[in-house]
Amino acid sequence: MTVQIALRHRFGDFGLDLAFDAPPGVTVLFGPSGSGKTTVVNAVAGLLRPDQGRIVADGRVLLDTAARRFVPPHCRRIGYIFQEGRLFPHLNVRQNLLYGRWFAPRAARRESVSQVVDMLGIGPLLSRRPGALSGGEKQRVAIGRALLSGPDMILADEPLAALDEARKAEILPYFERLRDAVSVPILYVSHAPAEVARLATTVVALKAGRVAAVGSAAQVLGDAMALGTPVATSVLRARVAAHHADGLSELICDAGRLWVPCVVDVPGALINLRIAAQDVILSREAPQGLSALNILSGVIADLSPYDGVSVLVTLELGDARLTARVTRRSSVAMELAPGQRCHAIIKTLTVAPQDRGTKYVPGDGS
Ligand SMILES: Nc1ncnc2c1ncn2[C@@H]1O[C@H](COP(=O)(O)OP(=O)(O)OP(=O)(O)O)[C@@H](O)[C@H]1O
Repeated sequence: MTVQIALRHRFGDFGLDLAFDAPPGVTVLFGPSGSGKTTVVNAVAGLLRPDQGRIVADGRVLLDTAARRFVPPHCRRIGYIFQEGRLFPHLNVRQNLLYGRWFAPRAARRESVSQVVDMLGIGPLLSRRPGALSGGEKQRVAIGRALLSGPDMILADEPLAALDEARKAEILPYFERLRDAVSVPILYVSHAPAEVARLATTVVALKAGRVAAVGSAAQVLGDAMALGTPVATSVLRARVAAHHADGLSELICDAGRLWVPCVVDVPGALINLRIAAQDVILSREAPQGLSALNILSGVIADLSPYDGVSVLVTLELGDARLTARVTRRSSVAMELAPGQRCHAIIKTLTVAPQDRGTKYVPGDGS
């Protein structure tokens, strides 16, 4: 199941002109405020009639302006997950879950209610009303309701934005399960690199109404040129090479060898490593005698001002990119410049497997 999206629309000075495919898995629409993410979501949902466009979900044409075809929102078979759960307050959790299902054609009822309840761990909540649920619980029910409506696509518009960090951490694994368990494409709007790194099968980065970059989180987050600004998080794709008796797993990535506390994935599995820019230290000389295990060498591709006191330095490491945050003072003292070779000492790595069937294991590579 894939959704093909091509849109053109003008709002005064702002022009949207883009095309991309959302295959099964999570396609994250990523971009700064005003880049057009909500306009895309509204057009896909049928809440906006674009000047020109064509949207096809699993062979079903939802919009084709050339053929004057416009399927109204309630007939599009799209499951929504909004920032705030938007559950019906007068219905209990079970009734909220079943609400979408009543309208789903029998053939589209792929998951059973009990499968969804199990996947989301909401069995104990079924008789409660939304007023008696936490923000995180409401969001789990909203995921279930969207899924049970038998959708051809799920739209999640910044679904974690209204939650605090602890709630975000509680909900993210459920989105991972959703991604890994169902074949329905999920279009997920976010401007949080940590969510992108953890959830995205594909990232579509938008800039001023156009697609600036498409690819894996590792490719797109490291592409400061396309994004117009580097992101203070990098993703390295690595393969599990071996597990060692001292409790460390050995990983191989484009840039070299890395070590993390033992991961559950079998040798050969591909995993994503998320590295915050503030957890990377740079050295012009090859560092020696450090306790840090993870040191990679690369060439500076880009230096961009970040905030008043620091700059983001992006290193090219083979096909991969790694961004470090250093103070402007250090950058001047070290005479950092594009083209120079540098060594990156990685203080902390987070393991965020992307592939289906793998589990999330937090780790610290120091
Ligand atoms: N109904 C409207 N009328 C006029 N201009 C609009 C309308 N809706 C959006 N725009 C403009 O279109 C541009 C894209 O807006 P959009 O909401 O899609 O961006 P966004 O990437 O979702 O931003 P944010 O992350 O802040 O939600 C902005 O310049 C916005 O001002």
